[in-house]
Amino acid sequence: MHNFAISASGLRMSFGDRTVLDGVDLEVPSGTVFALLGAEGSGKTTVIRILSGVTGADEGLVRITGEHVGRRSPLDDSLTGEDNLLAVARRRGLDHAEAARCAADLLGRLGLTEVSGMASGIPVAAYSGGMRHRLGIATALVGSPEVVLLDEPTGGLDPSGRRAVRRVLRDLAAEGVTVFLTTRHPRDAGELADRVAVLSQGRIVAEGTPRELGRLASCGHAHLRFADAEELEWAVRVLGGVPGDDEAFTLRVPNDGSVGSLRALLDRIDHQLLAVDGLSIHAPDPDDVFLTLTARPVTG
Ligand SMILES: Nc1ncnc2c1ncn2[C@@H]1O[C@H](COP(=O)(O)OP(=O)(O)OP(=O)(O)O)[C@@H](O)[C@H]1O
Repeated sequence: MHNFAISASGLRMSFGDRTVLDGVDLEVPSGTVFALLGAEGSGKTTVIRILSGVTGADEGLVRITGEHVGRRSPLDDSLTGEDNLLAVARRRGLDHAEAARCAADLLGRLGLTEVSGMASGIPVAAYSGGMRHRLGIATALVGSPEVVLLDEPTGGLDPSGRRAVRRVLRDLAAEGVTVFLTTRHPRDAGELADRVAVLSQGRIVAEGTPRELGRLASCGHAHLRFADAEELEWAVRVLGGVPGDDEAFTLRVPNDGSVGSLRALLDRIDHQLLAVDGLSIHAPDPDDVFLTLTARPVTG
């Protein structure tokens, strides 16, 4: 039998006439890193707020097993990073020695030791966005919670910050802590989490390990290159897909690489007299998986 640290069933939430959550069920096994993946505005923060008890759902049940639930605390800009963590530790009942040990450990884990020491430290007001973000994560971990809820832990971080956060999350899971995080980046979900649930149109449309979701989506993409913006614009209209965010007039069109789907794509290119400068077929990557899964009609 599974041991779930977090179970939620039938969560519903509306703001005015906008239904954001339309029956969300979640089961998060203990000691795992679990990612809730969804597009902007899909309701991820709303789920975190419900799980952490900040907001009540209109309907549904939440059960969290685990003595403590850690989530980010607001930062005091006038204090150093270390003092912020000591303040959170005091509020969570740690004695002076435990608090000092905990603050030093968390600053080290999140790569903030240099800037946060009390003597040489700078106030949080002078932190960069990424440093604030990392300190925010550290506040969630004060007091060794058994369950940690993190909203967009890798949002706005540079590669070294992301690496630090990834390492911290893996260490927590190895220590038996359950981590529930949200992200809008399929790649992050695949790299950070043991299991991923995809939130779309108020429902969980898929759930599983990153590998299982890849198999479920069974997708890939064709990468097309065009000579100029005009040709690309026409291609987007007649083929669909997502243009590249570079200057190279590229387009990514879902394609599973089978002979049939390739033939259909080439026929369409021919039929629309599109001048294609380059074409390559790619195995599924996390973005393909996400786009395919969220394009599925919601049933049930
Ligand atoms: N208190 C509120 N009042 C009204 N609408 C709200 C409120 N909170 C959230 N919403 C709306 O609910 C929807 C989901 O918001 P939410 O912040 O949960 O999404 P999200 O997936 O976390 O988005 P993002 O990735 O952009 O942070 C949005 O349309 C948002 O405008």
